[in-house]
Amino acid sequence: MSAKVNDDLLTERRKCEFNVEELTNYLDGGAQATQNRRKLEDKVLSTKGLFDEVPEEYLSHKEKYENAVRKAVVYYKAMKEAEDPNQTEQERANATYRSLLHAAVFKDNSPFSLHLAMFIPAILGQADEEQKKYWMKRASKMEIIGTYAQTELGHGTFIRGLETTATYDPKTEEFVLHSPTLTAYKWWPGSLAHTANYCVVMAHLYINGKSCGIQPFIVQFRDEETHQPLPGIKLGEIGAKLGFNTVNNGFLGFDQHRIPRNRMLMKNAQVLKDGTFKRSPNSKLTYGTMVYVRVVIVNGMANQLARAVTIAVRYSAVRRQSELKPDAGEPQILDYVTQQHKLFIGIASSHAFTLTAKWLTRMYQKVTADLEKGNLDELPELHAIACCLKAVTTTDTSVLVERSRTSCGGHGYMLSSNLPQIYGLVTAACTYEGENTVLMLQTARSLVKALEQAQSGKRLSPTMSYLSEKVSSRLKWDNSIDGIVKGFRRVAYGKVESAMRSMRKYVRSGLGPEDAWNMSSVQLVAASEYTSISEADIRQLQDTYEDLLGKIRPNAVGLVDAFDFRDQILNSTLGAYDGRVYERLMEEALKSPLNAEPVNQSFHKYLKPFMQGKL
Ligand SMILES: CC(C)(COP(=O)(O)OP(=O)(O)OC[C@H]1O[C@@H](n2cnc3c(N)ncnc32)[C@H](O)[C@@H]1OP(=O)(O)O)[C@@H](O)C(=O)NCCC(=O)NCCSC(=O)CCCC(=O)O
Ligand SMILES: Cc1cc2nc3c(=O)[nH]c(=O)nc-3n(C[C@H](O)[C@H](O)[C@H](O)COP(=O)(O)OP(=O)(O)OC[C@H]3O[C@@H](n4cnc5c(N)ncnc54)[C@H](O)[C@@H]3O)c2cc1C
Repeated sequence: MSAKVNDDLLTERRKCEFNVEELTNYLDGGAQATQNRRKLEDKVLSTKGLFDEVPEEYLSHKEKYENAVRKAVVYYKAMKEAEDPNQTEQERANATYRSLLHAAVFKDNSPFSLHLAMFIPAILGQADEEQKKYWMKRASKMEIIGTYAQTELGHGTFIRGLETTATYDPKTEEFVLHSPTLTAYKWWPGSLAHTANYCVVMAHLYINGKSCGIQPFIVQFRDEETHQPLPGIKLGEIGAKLGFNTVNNGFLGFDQHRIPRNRMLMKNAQVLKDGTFKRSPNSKLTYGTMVYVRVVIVNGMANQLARAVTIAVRYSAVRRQSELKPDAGEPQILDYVTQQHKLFIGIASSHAFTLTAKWLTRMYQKVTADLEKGNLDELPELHAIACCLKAVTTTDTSVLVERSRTSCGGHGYMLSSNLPQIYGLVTAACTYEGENTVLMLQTARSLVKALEQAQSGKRLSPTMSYLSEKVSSRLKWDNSIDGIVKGFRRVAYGKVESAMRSMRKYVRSGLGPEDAWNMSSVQLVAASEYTSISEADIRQLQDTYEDLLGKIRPNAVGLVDAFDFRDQILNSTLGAYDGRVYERLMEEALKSPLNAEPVNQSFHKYLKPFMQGKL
């Protein structure tokens, strides 16, 4: 087949009104950063053994895992070898995050992902200096592979309800880890089943029969040579899922499993040899790993959304269907304004999430630097904002990725389009690292508090200050950016105030504050989203919106080209740069194992006797 680029895509690229490379540079953080990223991609993607012979989707559950481990090892080594010693760690991390290189290797996700995403951050955030030195030396070289084991069969959201116990035995200076019930089994941690040999376990600490809260412990659960589970350890894999099937999520139970005292991560709280417990300056510091991951997720969503809209926009420029005007031929489906409406929001949201992620990362860095100096003042605000942005970006990304998928019609349903797998990845993020409704209610809790403070005349932090602005109830709509922001503030204020009024009404009618909170929680969740404005205002905005869609239309392909994803990273029959959609669909269809023989054995075994009445 010829490598010619599809004519419609060529025309689109000619029509583009802006410099695509400039936007790419902007997204990377400068022209040099773009070069660094491309150099990294060239090196890594030319590694032998990194890709599948048979498309992943045709493998069995077990083969998928084994193949993913094989690739994870090759990929890890390739990334190490591609490291440029002249670059800072931050520059390297930027190039890796932006390129989504791992997506070229795993259509699903890596069985090592939890080691990098949570095990190492948990050590960095929860270990004291001595522990950090010891464990990071081993973990950073992957001499040991770890995961983060918090969720249990019975409890994910309610961390204080975790049942795994760690009981200190001062005689032997050991903790005894135990799962007293079936529901106490750790359930979900990625890499846990057959990949990792260590994990950070969140367990309920008891000293002399007294509860000392949930604490982190580093636990070896497999032998380093034989990989056999250690005595007192019961573990396995939790089974097939909507996505994440190569992540190796597992279960883990303890039967009076003993670990030395220095295996409790003691940056915040400490247990001394004689069993003296030294409290953390703030019990929520134990939840720090989750705050970090929530911050990271926002950027991850921006990238996955960019990937999905790149596929859908390129496909929509190539695909022609129906008629707009009689006898004018079939238009590109991208010419339908409804299609533009489905997809351009995805492009815009990806940019918005990228900028938001940068802002949130800066806030995270500032607050963690303050924490190191013992200043905890801004921790509650960071928590509230990270919860809100994790929840909003994952919810929106799931909706917009699914919309990108359905906007490709039947072909979007094919696994070879990669859109179903991207959806599987992003919808998981609505649940992991804090279920979204629960996280929004955390934000709502701090909004309600802030409004109460505003109403009693206290000054609020800049992110909440709109709650103390004097706003007239009839806002005159104004379509400027400033006007739109004011409009959102007005609506957000109105929602928080109305949710609070409703809570007060329930309290006056005799409900306790917790029940009043529960009764008002639908409104409270809405208050934490900031998402909608009134119907009348929307009507005023509609004209401007349709006008903007028309302005974006000639630049749509340029805008997604600027994300600069290689074909291997898109991993899709519908999204490749050259737009050879139909050729690729056929090439991939022919890889189906069912096409290896003209007649399948089931014909002779079942169909023929059935059709001939002999079965
Ligand atoms: C829902 C909450 C936040 C509730 O916690 P709680 O102890 O019941 O607290 P509460 O009584 O509601 O509130 C007490 C107070 O603590 C605050 N707080 C709660 N969390 C934090 C924090 N991280 N930083 C700073 N402050 C925090 C709350 O806002 C409350 O503050 P307030 O009393 O209002 O001043 C918490 O339990 C939680 O975070 N649950 C979600 C569980 C979760 O995220 N699990 C993640 C498991 S790992 C994973 O999923 C990895 C996947 C990765 C992958 O596969 O890639
Ligand atoms: C793909 C994937 C990977 C994961 N990886 C890991 C991992 O590596 N390590 C790990 O420890 N865990 C992991 N998890 C577990 C994950 O963190 C939990 O599933 C998550 O925190 C949600 O908890 P839950 O499953 O108990 O849901 P539940 O809390 O039982 O939620 C069920 C419903 O109850 C509602 N609900 C619960 N509490 C409240 C409340 N207070 N107010 C209002 N509504 C409420 C929720 O909104 C939801 O609708 C993973 C999960 C997934 C899906």
